[in-house]
Formats: sequence, C-alpha cells, structure tokens
Amino acid sequence: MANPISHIFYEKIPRKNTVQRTFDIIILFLLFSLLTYRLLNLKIHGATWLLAFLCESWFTLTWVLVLNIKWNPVRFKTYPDHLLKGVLELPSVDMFVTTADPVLEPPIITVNTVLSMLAVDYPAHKLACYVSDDGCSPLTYYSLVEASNFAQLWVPFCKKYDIQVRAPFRYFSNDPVITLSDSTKEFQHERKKMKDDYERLCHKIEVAVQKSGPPCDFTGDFAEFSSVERKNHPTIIKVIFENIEGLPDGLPHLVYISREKRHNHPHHYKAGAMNALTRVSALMTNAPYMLNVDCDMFVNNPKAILHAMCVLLGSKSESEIAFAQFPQVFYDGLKDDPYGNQMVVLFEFIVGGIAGLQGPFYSGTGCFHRRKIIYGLSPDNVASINGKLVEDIFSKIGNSKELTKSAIDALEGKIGTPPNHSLHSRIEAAYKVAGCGYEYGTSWGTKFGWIYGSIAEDTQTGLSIHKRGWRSVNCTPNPPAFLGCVPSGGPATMTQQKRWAIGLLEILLSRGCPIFASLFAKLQWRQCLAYVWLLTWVLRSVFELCYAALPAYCIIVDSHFLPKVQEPTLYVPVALFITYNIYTLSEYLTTGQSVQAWWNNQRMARVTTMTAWLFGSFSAMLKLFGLSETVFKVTQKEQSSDGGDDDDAGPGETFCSVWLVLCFWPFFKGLFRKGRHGIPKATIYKSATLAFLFLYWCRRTAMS
Ligand SMILES: O=c1ccn([C@@H]2O[C@H](COP(=O)(O)OP(=O)(O)O[C@H]3O[C@H](CO)[C@@H](O)[C@H](O)[C@H]3O)[C@@H](O)[C@H]2O)c(=O)[nH]1
Ligand SMILES: [Mn+2]
Repeated sequence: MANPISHIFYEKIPRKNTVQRTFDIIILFLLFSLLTYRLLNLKIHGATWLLAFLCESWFTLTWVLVLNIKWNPVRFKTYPDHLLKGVLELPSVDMFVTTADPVLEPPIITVNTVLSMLAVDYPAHKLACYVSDDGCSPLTYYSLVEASNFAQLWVPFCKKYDIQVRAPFRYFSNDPVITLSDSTKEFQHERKKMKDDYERLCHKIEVAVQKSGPPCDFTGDFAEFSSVERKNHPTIIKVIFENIEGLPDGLPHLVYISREKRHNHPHHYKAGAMNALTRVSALMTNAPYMLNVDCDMFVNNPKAILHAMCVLLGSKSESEIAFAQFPQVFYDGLKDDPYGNQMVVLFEFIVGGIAGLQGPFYSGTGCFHRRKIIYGLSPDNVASINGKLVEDIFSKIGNSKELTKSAIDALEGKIGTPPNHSLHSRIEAAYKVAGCGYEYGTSWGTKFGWIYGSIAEDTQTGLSIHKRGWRSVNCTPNPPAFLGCVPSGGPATMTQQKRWAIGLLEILLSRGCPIFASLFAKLQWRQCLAYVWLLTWVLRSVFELCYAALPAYCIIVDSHFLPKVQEPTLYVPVALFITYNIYTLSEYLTTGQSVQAWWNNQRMARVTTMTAWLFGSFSAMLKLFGLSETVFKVTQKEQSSDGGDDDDAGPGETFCSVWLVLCFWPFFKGLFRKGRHGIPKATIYKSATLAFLFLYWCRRTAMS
C-alpha cells in the first residue's frame, strides 16, 4: 500500500534514559562485585556461600536481561486526525470479545464492553463485533440481545454528543455535576433518558441472573440452548444485529458464537475460541484487521481503532508491522495497588523498552492483528503471494471451500469492500468451521491462528509472529484506548499469577522456545533475550525461595552468608540494597504512584514469586512429565464504580530476615486473625510442620 504521507500518521520517538542507564550499570557493577567476592571466598565458606553464589548469579543474569530490555526505550505517537484527512480508505475491522463463564464474568460486564465497541468512532459498516461465549450461556446471549436493542439509542447518543467514555456503566458513574456543567437542556434531557434506559437494561439482566433457571422460555430464538451443557453442546451462532444497508453511521454487525464442545475433544481454552472466531468472521465479513479484547476490557478512547490504523497503514507497515498492541490499563484499581497487580511500572519501562526492540509481546487483549499474518504469512511473502504459497497455506486450513476462498482473498489483499452477501446466508458454512472436529488434520493452533500448547496463548502466539521476522508496535494514546478490571483480591491475583507462571514455563520448555526461534528463525537476538526474561520469570521462584531461606538458616545455625560488619565488603550488598530500592522507588514516583504503592509492589513481588510462581512451576513440571493437564482458570471479574562454628550470624542476616517478615506481614497478621482475614488452622499446622522440618534440617546440617 504505497502512501506518500505515511510518515505523519505516527512517529517513533526515542526516550531519553541517561540517568536510568547509569543506575542500571551501577547495579550491574555491584552485582558483579558481589559475585567476585563470593568466588574468592567460596573455599572458606562452603555450601552456604555456594548457594548464595548460585542465587546471586541468577539475579545478575536477570538484571542483564532487564538491562537489555530497558536500554533503548521508544514511544510511538499517533496522529488519527491526519489519517482522517488523508486519502486512504479506511479498512474494515472485525472485533472479537471472548467470554467464558457467566458467573465469573457477569454478563453486564461483557455487555458494557460490547456497547463500547459498537460505539467507536469509525465507519460502522466497516465494523463487525463477534462475541465468543465459551460458557454457552443463554444468559449471555439474552443480555447481548437486550444490549443490542439499547445500542440503537446509545450509539447515536454517544456520537451526537461526542461522549468520551462509551461503556455506559463508566459514563453514568461519573459525577453528573462535572459532566453536565455547561451542557444544553436537550443534552441533559437525553442523558437522563439514556440513563433510565441503561438502568432498565441492567435491571432486566439482573432479573435474568437472579432467576435460577433460564432467562426465558427455550422457544423461538432460545430453542438451541434448551439442552446444552457447558462442555458438551453443538455450535450456536446467532446474528443479533446486521447492518444490512451498510450504513456508515448505522451500527456495526453483532454476532454471537458459542463453538461446539464435546467431552474428549480438547478445546484449547481461549486460543481455541480465538481460532473459531477467526474462521467464522472470515466467512461473514473477512476484515483484513482483527481487534481482540477480553470481556472486561472496554474501549475507553473512541478513537482507539484510528490510533491503531495510524501504525498499521503506514507505508512500510505492510511488510514490517504485524500487530499494534495497546497496554493493559485498569480502571478502579485499589488505592496504592495493594496486590501489586496493576503493572503500571512494567508497562511503562519494560514494555516501553521492548517497544524499541522488535516490539511488544502480544498480551492477549487490546491488540490489532492483520488477518493474513494470522494465516501464517511472512514478511518476505507480502509482495509475492504466488500460487505455490497459496496452495501450501491452504492445504492446511481445513476442508471448508468457503473458508479457503475467503483466506485467499485475505492473503491477496482484496480488502476495503465488504463482501456483498448477508451474514445470515453464511451461517451454514460458519457452523461447519466452528465445529470441534474442524481442526483435525489442519494447521490451526500450530501454524495458523492462535497457537496451542500453553495457557499463556498470547505470549506464544506473539512469539510465533515475531519469529517470522515481523515487528509489533506499542500504542499508548491518551486517554488509554482500553481499560480492564484488575483481579479483585489476593487469591484471584494468585490464581492469575499461577496461570501465567505455568503458561510461560510451558513456552520455555516447548519447541517454540525463543532460543530456537532466534537460532533457526528470524527472532532478533535482543528480542530473544527479552522473551527469555519473561519466560524465566518463573524460575526465579526457586532461587528467591532459597535466598529467602538463607538468612533464617544462618541465624539458626549461627553462620553467615553476608560479609561481617568489620569487613569493608559489607558495603557492596548494602550499596546494592540501597541503590536498587532508590531505583525502583523512582520508577514508581515518575509514573505518578505513591511510596506506598512502591512498597506494596516490592512486597507482593516477593510473595507471588515464592508462592504462585513456585506452585505454577510445579504444575508445569507435572504436565511436562505427563502427570497432569494444565487448566485455564478464568479470573473473577467484578464491576465497581470506585558458615563454620566460629561464625556468628551478623546484623546482615537479621536485617534480611526482618525485611522478609515485613514483606510477608499480611500473612503474619493472618496468623492471629479469624474469619475472612485469618489463615485457616489446617494451613497453619501444615506450615508449622514445614517450619519445624526446616529447623530440624538446619540443626542437623550444622552438627554434621
Ligand atoms: O476457556 C476459556 C478461558 C478464557 N477465555 C477468555 O480469556 C480471556 C482472559 O481470561 P482471564 O481469566 O480474564 O485471564 P487474565 O489473566 O486476566 O488474562 C490475561 O492473560 C491471558 C493468558 O493467560 C490472556 O489470554 C488474556 O488476554 C490476558 O488479559 C477472558 O475474556 C475469558 O473469557 C475463553 O474465552 N475461554
Ligand atoms: Mn482478565
């Protein structure tokens, strides 16, 4: 797509980071000094020091990987207004929403996400919204039908008054005094009416949720749901709304899909859902771009699609940029991030850094993909889609003629004109490709679409794209394009972290691991290191646990693993401790967070590493040895609108122990509480047993 004015659609701006680099180097230097000191004294001190040396080597390696990531950060600035002024025809976009469980993911959340997508600033006849429901829930379907009716009023209202936040629950939760300050009578009147309508919608859905049975009779439109079980049911596809006349200022299509599921047929969780969405949408609208969001991630910036198109339509983009990823930003996060799961610093400095390499990892939501790349296209083939390539690719797409044809169209770039058939006429073909047997003998999940094998399907799929030599772009418009909800409590956070741990380790141990991808494919070397940093996250749990046990061990056996007070080398770990904490603290302060948020994150980093990640690595190992299967546990979403005998253990060991106790303080308090905030007796007994075993083992090793 030759385009002379592309350069002003977006800019890649290097970020200045001299101070940060200096600190990075100082910390690295201190780490190396510590390692050298250990090596020189290893003989005298024996096992304790060897263990400390191993752990510190691992931390140093991690630091080198971090340094690589943060060295050349960039920022992408996008100019959607230029795009609108330009001569380019805007391409069509298929928007995917995935939901899996009407209890953990209340339908009203999905409804809000869908409404915000239907209302984006983009020609409506170029959009289609597909909702995948892995819960096969009549409740979800019912809610979407009701939402579609409401959308007929909501979307025109948003566009008429250029409403900024188009997820109704967020819009109406804002302080009306501020929103209404200088508005007209007409607007106030319409807003009031909208609000009433939205409340009615919520009420209807609420009533349906409360009713223990189905939301309505299983007749007519609902008949197909009459005898479904969640994990055993035929495909259900429903065109809820179709923009038949193709009106640019009408509403986008809205389609409900629940792919077929049968016992004994692996369904591959979200990755399977995404592949079914890809195929069904290929038959219905076949847009060259696909946006996907999790059900809780609403569009927060109505220009989101335009921002993405700025980078995807640039002149060189076609042969370079595979996908545009927006960072995950969360709404209504708890003050000071008590569970350390809002990841602001991570997105700012780590993702900002990777953006300067081959591009951000695909993080599963808030991402725009090119359809042809999802069909396996490499950068070298963009210019020459020849017969052989087409043949090769389509021997593996499965036995749907319609799908093959649509995929050839996608690869040859026959885009811009939406297919001139009605969606209803495609339903029969769509049922076929959403069946659970369709993928047998095809390349879906291996070369096509979302890749199977890991429950962190997002990272794995992104890696398979980077591996072909594609780049990706990190889009950070203001206000943020999408907002999602953060796990609402400690246990939910741990479940999520454990799943990620398992998923990432699955990738590391698979044939698709980044090191092979760098050696034998086109993953850039520094990008490979960035992936290695992410995928080895989990292994840190083992080293951290050992390192955390060291101070306690030393105190019990009256030994030491840090230099003594009179040794000048004590300055090395002390300096390391101080510099590292100042460094991380400054990251929190520069991203506008509090000291408390910094502390909470430091603490939770220790807690999750030594618990969720540790157990995650056990699970991944069990899977590796074929002893168990890994399961994608969906996150609960809630809507809210607010040495030797002559050594004495020194102060270093005591300090480290105190620091650890501070990190685990909430657990410590839990020992003495009852009810929701207390630790169950059984857990206390088990931990006490473990602690005594540890103590006993320490004593024994000390005596021998
Ligand atoms: O069998 C399943 C399981 C999950 N999902 C959907 O997957 C999405 C993500 O699930 P969630 O429980 O919210 O997981 P998170 O940890 O919050 O998700 C992050 O991590 C996942 C990988 O572990 C990615 O898929 C997500 O995009 C990313 O936001 C949700 O929309 C679910 O409805 C399905 O469609 N089918
Ligand atoms: Mn989620």
